[in-house]
Amino acid sequence: MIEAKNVFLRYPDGTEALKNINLRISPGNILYITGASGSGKTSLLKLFMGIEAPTKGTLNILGESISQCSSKDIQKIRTMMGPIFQDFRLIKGRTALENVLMGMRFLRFSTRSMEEMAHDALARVGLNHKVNSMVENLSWGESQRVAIARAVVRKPSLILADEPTGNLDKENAVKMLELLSSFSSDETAIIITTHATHLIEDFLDCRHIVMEAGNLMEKGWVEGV
Ligand SMILES: Nc1ncnc2c1ncn2[C@@H]1O[C@H](COP(=O)(O)OP(=O)(O)OP(=O)(O)O)[C@@H](O)[C@H]1O
Repeated sequence: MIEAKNVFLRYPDGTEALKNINLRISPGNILYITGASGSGKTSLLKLFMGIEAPTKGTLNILGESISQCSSKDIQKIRTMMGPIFQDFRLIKGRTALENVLMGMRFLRFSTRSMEEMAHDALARVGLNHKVNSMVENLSWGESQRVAIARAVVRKPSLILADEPTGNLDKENAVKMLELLSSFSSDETAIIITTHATHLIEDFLDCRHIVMEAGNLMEKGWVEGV
């Protein structure tokens, strides 16, 4: 699903954000990426989303080699991804339902099927009572859940969540990680960056990697019994 070999990312100003990254992510993996601020977590996600390309090394994502593929191929890969950004990127002046439908604009289903799928996704994140609310009237947590519904509605192969626990207290952070993990399947990998290292120790059957100054260290699996 994702294979990175000796990958480096250097930004135009010379910042070496990622150094010699080697990583393989398979379908079904739930991968937590932790690390201090500035250690390279978001940069790694940007590589996986095709927003940045490696300056050195090879990166294959969902069957495409990122350095060699065209912008059309990148678009195709993105249709198989469900990104959840730190700032949610919801469209103001639109309802929760309309925002979720925007996550499906590449799909070729009938309007009715897409509306049903969007309603299901909003129900799955506990927002069936807010379907027709304007997103600017939603709380921070509700907005986050709309962003999750928009990401998962098209059943992506890869779900990528950048700091979903950011503003949450411990109880709600755990609930958020449980909600995201609930979208795991044999065909779907989930990648989550978080500062909440102490919380993920309670999550079983997931992988944990730590970023440190652009270097990646695999901490291994937290396995269930
Ligand atoms: N567009 C950019 N241009 C130059 N440097 C950048 C750019 N984006 C990030 N950086 C730098 O790359 C390094 C890694 O940043 P990144 O955002 O990946 O860290 P992070 O671990 O996600 O941090 P945080 O937890 O604070 O979000 C930092 O030194 C950051 O300043």
